[in-house]
Amino acid sequence: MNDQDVLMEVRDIRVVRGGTQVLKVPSFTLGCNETVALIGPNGTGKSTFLLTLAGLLPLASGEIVFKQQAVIPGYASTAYRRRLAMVFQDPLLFDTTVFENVAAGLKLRRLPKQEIRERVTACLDRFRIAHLATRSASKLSGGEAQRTSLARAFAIAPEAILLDEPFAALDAPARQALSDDLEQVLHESRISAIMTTHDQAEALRLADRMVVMQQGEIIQNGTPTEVLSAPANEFVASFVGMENIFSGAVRDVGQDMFSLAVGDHAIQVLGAAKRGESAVICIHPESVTVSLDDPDSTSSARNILPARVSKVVHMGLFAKIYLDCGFKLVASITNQSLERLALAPDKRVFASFKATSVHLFRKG
Ligand SMILES: Nc1ncnc2c1ncn2[C@@H]1O[C@H](COP(=O)(O)OP(=O)(O)OP(=O)(O)O)[C@@H](O)[C@H]1O
Repeated sequence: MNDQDVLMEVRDIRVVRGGTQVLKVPSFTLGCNETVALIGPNGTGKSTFLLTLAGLLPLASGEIVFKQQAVIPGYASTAYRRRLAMVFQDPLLFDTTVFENVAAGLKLRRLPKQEIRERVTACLDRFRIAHLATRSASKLSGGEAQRTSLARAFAIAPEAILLDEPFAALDAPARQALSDDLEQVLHESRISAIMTTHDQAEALRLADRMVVMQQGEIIQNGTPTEVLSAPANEFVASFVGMENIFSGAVRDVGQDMFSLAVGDHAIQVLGAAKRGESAVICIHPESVTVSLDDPDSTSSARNILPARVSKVVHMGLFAKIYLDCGFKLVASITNQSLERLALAPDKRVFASFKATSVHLFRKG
């Protein structure tokens, strides 16, 4: 990333809360017009990270640089904080009308009345709440309240917006509708954003980059596709919903392949390893093919395992097939394939996947 493309940069920061170090980030950058999703389990430091970037928590060490100027440490000035907007899971609205809530930040900045009216009207439209302008904020549904909170944040035209689980309190339809609208507004406004979320589907849809946190540290930082297809370790893999994670001992070693003992099978893996050491692998359910006949002669897959269907779970547009191959293997298949193969519990099938579809984490 060029210097001009970097909006915010973190250098070696540590944050202490209640006498304990809860955040340690050697480096992190937020690009201009970029949306980053911070994901990770509860208590891992996501909110602490956002509050720190917003200048609302002190640093124990390190610095934060905004547009090539060190803004923290030293004094995280009101002027710095006003360049950013923060949205919380709980909308925290003032007990006044929707219009007044959205206008609040603009009035604080003493903008001319006409400009306030125009900006508020535009933001109410963007978040589809123009019809609620005169409604008391105390009489809004959860979804309407969060729309008001987002409209208020965007109204000040911040240079970056920090969103802490903005949809967590909403039911599925409200969540879906609001995240669709937020995606559109982020795209149009080109405002950089960092959003914490537990929902990896949301992160996938909204974010250019996914940052995975564990115990106060960043353990993976990449595009959503990178994180999902090549998780940095077992923790990330299971956090992003990878179900096929296996460990075993390395058996036969070839030039650029080896086999790993999993159950009674020798799984062919692309990569280097030493005979006898242990290794952990994962296989995407989408990479596992299910067939009724042994695909030996017709398939390029190195791994072909006889299996018994133990469970079929319908997931809407696709289905998850739980297979017993001596160990549990999950395949994800389309509804058309499910129908064509007439899969049901106890049916005998073959599961196959290529050695190149096996992701190797570590050895040792
Ligand atoms: N006010 C506080 N005083 C002391 N420790 C705190 C405070 N707030 C949070 N912590 C601790 O800091 C750590 C990180 O918490 P934080 O809320 O940042 O995590 P999180 O990833 O946002 O969690 P969640 O997903 O549950 O919101 C936790 O160990 C938490 O107990």
